[in-house]
Amino acid sequence: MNATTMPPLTAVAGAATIHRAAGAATDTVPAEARIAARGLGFHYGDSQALRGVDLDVLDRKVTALIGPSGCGKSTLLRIFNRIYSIYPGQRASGQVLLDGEDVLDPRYPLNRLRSKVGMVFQKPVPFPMSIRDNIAYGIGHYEKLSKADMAVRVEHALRQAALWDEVKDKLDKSALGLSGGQQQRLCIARAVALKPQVILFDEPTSALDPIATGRIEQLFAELKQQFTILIVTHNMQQAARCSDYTAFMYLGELVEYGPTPTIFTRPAKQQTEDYITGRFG
Ligand SMILES: Nc1ncnc2c1ncn2[C@@H]1O[C@H](COP(=O)(O)OP(=O)(O)OP(=O)(O)O)[C@@H](O)[C@H]1O
Repeated sequence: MNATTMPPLTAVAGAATIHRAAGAATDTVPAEARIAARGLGFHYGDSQALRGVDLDVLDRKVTALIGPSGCGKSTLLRIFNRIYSIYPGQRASGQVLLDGEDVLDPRYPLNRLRSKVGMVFQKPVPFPMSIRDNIAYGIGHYEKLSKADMAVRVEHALRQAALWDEVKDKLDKSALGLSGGQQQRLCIARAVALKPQVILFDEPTSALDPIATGRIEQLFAELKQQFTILIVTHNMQQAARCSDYTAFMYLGELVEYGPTPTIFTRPAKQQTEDYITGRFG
């Protein structure tokens, strides 16, 4: 992202700076940025997958990451909750600021990060346990709730994921008996149940049929009232339909970032235009 392609801060009411982590870069992060990448790079062993990525993911908006296969979308997403750190040889450089703190700093507790930044994967991966326990299990890692409070939390999460009506009479049945679309909404319920600030979605509908896809797309509009959403998608129509901001990536760099209507109708960069008009990728 560069100065010409960033959303103009002056257009955002109340733009201000927030305190930065010790040693953070000296540029400013708009107050509306829930999470901000600064100078992000990433290596898989000797191979560099990302370089110099700056991105402000704005609070309670849906931001889509688009770009041709292999451009680094999933890599970027996976940095935001440090999931790469479990794999030897994978390393990130630069900063990811959440509430002014650098979550890539090894001193930033992973447990805290995971409670603030949730993730939903391409393929729904329910735990082999009941629908209720799929949600309660994660909560139990972070909070000690009474049985009654847990029941309220589970119901609320299932309602937020638009799944409650379909499962309320079978909460003790195995989650593996749900359809693919229901399983994905269960994974969304599992993420929202932890009350994170940010939810990362890595191609969340690519394994689903159009009806199940439509239901999840509708959910984004509701979830963004409460959560900041970052979604990797191959589907440009999906990015255009669901997101407020779009970032276009190419060969490990962030080429252009801005309001979705601008990116899709008046992109500033030729590469962006070529991609969205189907000339490459
Ligand atoms: N585990 C890995 N080990 C080595 N290189 C990897 C690994 N995962 C991804 N890469 C490489 O990093 C680069 C970025 O991959 P990434 O999966 O982030 O791209 P992407 O834009 O999400 O692609 P796609 O749209 O196909 O999922 C690619 O060149 C890819 O080959």
